[in-house]
Amino acid sequence: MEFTKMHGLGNDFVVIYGEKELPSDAAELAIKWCNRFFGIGADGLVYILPSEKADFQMRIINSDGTEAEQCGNAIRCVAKYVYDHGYIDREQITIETIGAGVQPVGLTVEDGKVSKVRVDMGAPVLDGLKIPTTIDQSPVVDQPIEAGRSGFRFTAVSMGNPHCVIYVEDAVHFDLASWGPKLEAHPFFPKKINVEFATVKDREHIDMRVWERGAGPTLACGTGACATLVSSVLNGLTERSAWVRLKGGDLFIEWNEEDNHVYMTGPAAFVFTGKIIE
Ligand SMILES: N[C@H](CCC[C@H](N)C(=O)O)C(=O)O
Repeated sequence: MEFTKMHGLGNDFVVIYGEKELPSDAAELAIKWCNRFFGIGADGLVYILPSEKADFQMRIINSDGTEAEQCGNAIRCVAKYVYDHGYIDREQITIETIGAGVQPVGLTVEDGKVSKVRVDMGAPVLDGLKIPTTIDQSPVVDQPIEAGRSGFRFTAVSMGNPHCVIYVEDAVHFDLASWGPKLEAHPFFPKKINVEFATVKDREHIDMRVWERGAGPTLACGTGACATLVSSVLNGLTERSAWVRLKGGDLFIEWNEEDNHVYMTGPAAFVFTGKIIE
């Protein structure tokens, strides 16, 4: 079985192209292949599948074996994969995901290879019960939450997958490991949640670090960057477009007022291809 290792700002994936549908043992394969010591090593396992509604369908399994509805960094990798391999020759394509349906994707091509990808990530879901949270409010903004003996205030946003955004003094040096797991599995969140810790630097720049549901600390999270921008607008902290600066690099995020869609622009990269022996 051939695979390709790719990443979006250091959020890395094992990418499989050629299957007709999601294998029934995808969860077990994700746990095995994402393991950074006994396997290939990655934050997630990504399948590029045929679609009846779009050019391709993307399915994403976290390294703990749980399937996610959406993945911003992975969708940019999928777009680069299919164009650079010649499976599509258009610079405007569509990719279907569980969490956001058919998503328009714009490719920037330089010397015949994709250098940048702009993805329509769809409209954010702000209704508390649909995110989902147990909080029957819409939107869920600046709400108190306890973790251990500490209290935080959070804003919840779904980009097809759920996110909890918390503003802190210094996101870059924040102790993710102490608080990420407790908040990921907090009783407020029936499907668990991705947790973003953010520091707004100015109205167009946000530092963010992420503890991902099903994957732990990653170098970047595309949907998390989108959720952080939406949260920052809801809290009156930034303009409707801003740079979200992650450990692995920067994403440009826009929340368009006319169509209410969030647009994410950033890179994607190949690392190596390989063959899985057993
Ligand atoms: N761990 C996430 C999926 C990956 C999202 C992230 N890697 C991105 O780039 O959006 C979840 O369970 O919702």
